[in-house]
Amino acid sequence: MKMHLDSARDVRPRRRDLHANLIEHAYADGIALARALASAVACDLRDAILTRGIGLLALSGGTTPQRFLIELGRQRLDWGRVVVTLADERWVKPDDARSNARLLRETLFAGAAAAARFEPLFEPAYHPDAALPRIARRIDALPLPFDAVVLGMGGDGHTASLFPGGDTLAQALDPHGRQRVVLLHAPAAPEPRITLTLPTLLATTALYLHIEGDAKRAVLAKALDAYTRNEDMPIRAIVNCAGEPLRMYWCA
Ligand SMILES: O=C(O)[C@H](O)[C@@H](O)[C@H](O)[C@H](O)COP(=O)(O)O
Repeated sequence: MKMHLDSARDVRPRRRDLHANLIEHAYADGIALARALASAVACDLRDAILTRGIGLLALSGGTTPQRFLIELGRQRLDWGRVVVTLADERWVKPDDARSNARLLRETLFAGAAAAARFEPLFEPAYHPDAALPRIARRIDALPLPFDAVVLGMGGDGHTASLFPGGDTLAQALDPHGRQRVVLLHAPAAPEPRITLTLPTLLATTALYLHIEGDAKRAVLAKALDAYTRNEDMPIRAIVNCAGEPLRMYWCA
């Protein structure tokens, strides 16, 4: 029985107000949240390494996770037995300021966690279409399920790069879809995106959502409203289709 001891500063008990399939862990501030989430994910990875010899992790990019990724990199575990990939990637070069791979390189992989194997969602190619089959082959070879997936959420209710209006969103949200990764273009995404699909993101032992601020919590509440459709706010599909309750880590 895995016990994740939340930080002593977990100011409120775990709540299910937003949705029966979502357990909310609220923290006083971003650093308490980052440390608690890093501790929980590290616990998942240690358990996995003990039980199956490998820890398989998918992480999100953006601005919110920076502190969490630094704290995760400080966790003591056998990083040489961990494989990390991304929930999604912007189609930019790995040294571009918008690259999620660069974010992980500058935070998570800045110390001992550099021993982990990283499977990027970017490969050099003139067009992402040309690179997608090579990327898909690498992601298809990962020994799912993940041991932890950590998602973020945008102000429009997207998660990973499952954006409203995405040209391949229907394919990516198909719970019975066979593709683990798709190329997606969307009006709100400044560049083409490579994203894991819904069934792939849900193929995990532990599923986390890391959001910060009242505004994001209000967006999530709207997404979980009965009259919202999955394609309008894709985070809804994650909460509704997850087999295990989604563990939401949040601070005001
Ligand atoms: O590549 C990305 O941008 C992320 O994977 C994306 O899904 C992110 O989680 C949300 O866009 C929230 O981003 P912020 O944390 O910057 O608000």
